[in-house]
Amino acid sequence: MRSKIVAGNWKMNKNLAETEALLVELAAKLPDTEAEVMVAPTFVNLAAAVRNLETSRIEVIAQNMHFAESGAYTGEISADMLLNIGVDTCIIGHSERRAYFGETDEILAKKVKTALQKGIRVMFCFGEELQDRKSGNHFKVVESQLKNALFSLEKSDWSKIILAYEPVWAIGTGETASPEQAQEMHAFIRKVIAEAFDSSVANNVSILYGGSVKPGNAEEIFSKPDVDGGLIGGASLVSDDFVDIIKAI
Ligand SMILES: O=C(CO)COP(=O)(O)O
Repeated sequence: MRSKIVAGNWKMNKNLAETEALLVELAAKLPDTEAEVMVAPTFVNLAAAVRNLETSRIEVIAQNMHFAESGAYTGEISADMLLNIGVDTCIIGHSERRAYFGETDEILAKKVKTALQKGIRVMFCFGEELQDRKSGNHFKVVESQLKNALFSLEKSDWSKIILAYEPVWAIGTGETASPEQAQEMHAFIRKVIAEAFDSSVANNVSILYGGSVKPGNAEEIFSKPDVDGGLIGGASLVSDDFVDIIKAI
């Protein structure tokens, strides 16, 4: 059975004091849920976040990592550095990394490979841009993003993969994919994975939706059969909103 997951991607927000304050609030307000709950603070606050959540079931995850083991990559963070501070899940392929930092499918495939070799669970993000949806190419774009980064994996690797479908036009825009659009794409993703691997791989991978998920729309989106949770940006920065979204799963 695949897990339900609600993850907060804090992006480049919250200094150390704010990070600690938000974590204290979240840990105190965390509702009883079977879902895995994750937060991704910025790199400089990751170690402090891990320490803060030592006694909580909220998991601290990273927003990015480099594909190289170590070396002359100024400004970068390795898989081993994450593992060393107790972080063993990492977001890879967020659309902001693709758009602003030149991360191509080829680079992302290398990052996924390194993460899995190191035993890091990957939350792989992908999704079409507005023009792709307008021109009816959204399925093709999503399929090629998955294929380029993930289809050379072994079947056994998939137990360490979480997918996050984040249509770029819905990120931070207030415009959410409708629950039907999310379900349609998630079902398509499962079909494509079943064809490339098998139905057990497809049925066991958690597929999260991301893009303007809020307390007011979470329940309807999460009610769809192929939507296994959410990757939340803006609304994860406010404890009451994030907690309400967790309650909706
Ligand atoms: O990019 C996202 C999560 O990774 C979604 O961001 P918003 O929830 O702010 O639209």
